[in-house]
Amino acid sequence: MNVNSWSENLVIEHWPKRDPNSHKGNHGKVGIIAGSQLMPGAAALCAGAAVESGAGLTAVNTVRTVIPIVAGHVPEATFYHRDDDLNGFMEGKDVIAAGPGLGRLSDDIIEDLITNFDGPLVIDADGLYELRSHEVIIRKRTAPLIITPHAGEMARIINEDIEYVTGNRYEAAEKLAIDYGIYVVLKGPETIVAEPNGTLWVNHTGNAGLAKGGTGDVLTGMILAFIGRYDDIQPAVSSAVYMHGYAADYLIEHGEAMESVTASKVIKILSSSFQRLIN
Ligand SMILES: NC(=O)C1=CN([C@@H]2O[C@H](COP(=O)(O)OP(=O)(O)OC[C@H]3O[C@@H](n4cnc5c(N)ncnc54)[C@H](O)[C@@H]3O)[C@@H](O)[C@H]2O)[C@@H](O)CC1
Ligand SMILES: Nc1ncnc2c1ncn2[C@@H]1O[C@H](COP(=O)(O)OP(=O)(O)O)[C@@H](O)[C@H]1O
Repeated sequence: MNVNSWSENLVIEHWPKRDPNSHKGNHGKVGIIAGSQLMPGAAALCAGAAVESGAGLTAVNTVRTVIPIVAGHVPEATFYHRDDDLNGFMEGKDVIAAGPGLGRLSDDIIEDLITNFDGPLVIDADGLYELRSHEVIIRKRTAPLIITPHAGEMARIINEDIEYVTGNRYEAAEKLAIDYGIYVVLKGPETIVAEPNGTLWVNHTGNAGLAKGGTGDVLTGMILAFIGRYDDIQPAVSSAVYMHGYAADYLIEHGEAMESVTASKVIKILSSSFQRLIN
């Protein structure tokens, strides 16, 4: 098994410098398909994290009633109605993430994206619920697919119980990545990023303050934005995972109680985390 650590030095080495002559179109036109009437926060957190992580243009596809809520939190984002043609949303996007707070009745969207979106695609949360049934189209897909399951979601995808996944994290991530030819981000303490060739990158930042609803939605927004800014998928994904945990650690260093870490606070401290480590 090829297991490696994604270190602070590697994050710094791979960090893309923002060209002084660049414009918003150079830093990733990213799309987020997230949120539903009962989970507007998932879309807001994902979009807020993407904007704060450097995405050039962030577009959110969500249900009509949720748009004003997300816009109130993330005025930098543009919006697209969930009921409108998905092809129109895919057009011109460099990378798309789908799933946070989507609800489990929107699997047709996930199927359409896997089949027809020709850029990197990140699938998270509810978008993973029926993933196993899409095995055939996943294998046919040529553009990168990145999935971000927690142990419960991973167990469902590989048809094992959660105990199996928590007891065999490296093996489970490696096997699924090779089998489907995808990137697997198996979340938890020491998140693992598995490449399609089976190489594993383990993360050592983060703390139990992150064990709270919404932090995974933030990670998805970060991964999305990082992929939009980097040339290669694995350094982008591993660096996003690293900085997500680093930001949570930074909150604790600044006196935040472990209990009081929130997804929103992680977004707010991203800027000073990037500033301290990179700039
Ligand atoms: N403010 C919001 O709108 C929020 C929306 N959320 C959305 O809520 C939807 C459901 O997500 P959930 O993850 O809560 O629901 P799931 O049904 O996927 O996960 C809950 C189940 O998995 C188990 N589980 C979860 N993480 C685990 C881990 N690390 N190890 C072992 N077992 C684990 C739980 O015990 C439970 O049985 C998603 O679409 C998500 O994006 C959540 O992110 C919370 C915040
Ligand atoms: N004990 C822990 N130590 C470090 N990181 C954790 C811990 N618990 C959760 N996390 C991180 O927090 C995030 C939780 O994501 P997820 O379970 O999808 O939450 P949600 O769907 O509610 O947003 C993941 O990035 C995970 O790695």
